[in-house]
Amino acid sequence: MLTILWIQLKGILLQKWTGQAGWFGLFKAGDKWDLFVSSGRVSGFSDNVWKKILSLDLNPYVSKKIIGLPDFGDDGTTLNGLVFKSENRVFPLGAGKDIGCGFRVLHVPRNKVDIEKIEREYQFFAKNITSYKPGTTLLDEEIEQIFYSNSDRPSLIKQEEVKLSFGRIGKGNHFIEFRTIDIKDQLAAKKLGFETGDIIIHIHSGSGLFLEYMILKYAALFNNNRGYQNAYELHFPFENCLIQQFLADAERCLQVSIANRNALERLIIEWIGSAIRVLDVSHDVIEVEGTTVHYQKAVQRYSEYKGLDIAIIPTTIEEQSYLVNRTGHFSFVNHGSGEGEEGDTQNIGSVKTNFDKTSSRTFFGINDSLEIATRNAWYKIICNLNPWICIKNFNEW
Ligand SMILES: Nc1nc2c(ncn2[C@@H]2O[C@H](COP(=O)(O)O)[C@@H](O)[C@H]2O)c(=O)[nH]1
Ligand SMILES: [Mn+2]
Repeated sequence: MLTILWIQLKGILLQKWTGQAGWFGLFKAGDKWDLFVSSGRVSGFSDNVWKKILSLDLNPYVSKKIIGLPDFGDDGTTLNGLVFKSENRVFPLGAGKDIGCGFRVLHVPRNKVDIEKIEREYQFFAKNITSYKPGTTLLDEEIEQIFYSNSDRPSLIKQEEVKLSFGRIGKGNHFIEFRTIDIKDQLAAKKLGFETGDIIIHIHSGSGLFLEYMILKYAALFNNNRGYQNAYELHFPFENCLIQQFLADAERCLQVSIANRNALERLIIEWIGSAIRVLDVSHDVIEVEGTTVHYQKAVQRYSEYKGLDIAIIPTTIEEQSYLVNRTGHFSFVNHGSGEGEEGDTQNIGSVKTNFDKTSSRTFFGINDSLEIATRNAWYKIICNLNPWICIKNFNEW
């Protein structure tokens, strides 16, 4: 039964696709999906991606308008670039396991940058923020505040473990990058106070390994040996007691992530002297509004800064990133152009890094994303961000 429906859905999607002119398009399936993906990406969808699309499409609790952004792809459990909402039902893995993970962007005007100092000291700084920092940047009262200011529901989070991942970047995709600005839209850049030669610092950091484990612990509790492989098959009534506790902990993950980016920002400013915060946005989000639950998995929203709605689109270590300005009514932005933990080893080119082992991840080119965004008038590029220094955590965890 499921197989027939799945083939049918695939058929509908492909039919919609062939109805479109050009090599990119907007797919619609069963009235629910707006999938902004290039044909190249669609033809590469694995059976697992189709199964995940199908299970959301058929689920009566999932409301209309499921959005798939241009960086839509499978992260192994969930779908990146996905926005959806459910009514009276909660999908504990709807936003993945690193809830709260997000980007923070800082700006340093060129007359405030000591390039030589940064180049001289970044290795030392990298060592500091990739090693254990048990509690050095977080007081017990601050943890209490994060944990219990929004809910007094019990928690699976162990406070001592949170301290261990505080003031540091986690493994995997997380990074702190220093990039130089190359202006593309003079007017917008002027509004932001950006000039060529200024520096952008891009922090990508999540809730930390222990909180990711905690979300997986909930998933195991909910899964209860039923052996679900597809995260979207796992869903429970909104009023379920454990689900309510999970939602409180998901909110705590969000707060811990933001607080950790605050700590990293403080550490950077202590090191280089000054930096101006431009944006902070979480891209793995569960948000509750009454009994409606909103999920964003690897999806950004714009952030207001000096009268403009802006977002940053990263690509890879050695390629340009982009700071963009919203021009249309569409509220979401892809969070990057990469997916997956496998693939060819990336060349880090001339970028200064704290590691000699390169990451091995598959990254899709940014061109599809830019083309689809341009055609749909979603945003305009304010400036290219040129690679300079990339700090990653290749330690144990
Ligand atoms: N500029 C860099 N971009 C990177 C790097 N590693 C990954 N990425 C991009 O960021 C997003 C975010 O990843 P996620 O873990 O939140 O899914 C990813 O899609 C890539 O486009 C990097 O080292 N530098
Ligand atoms: Mn992330």
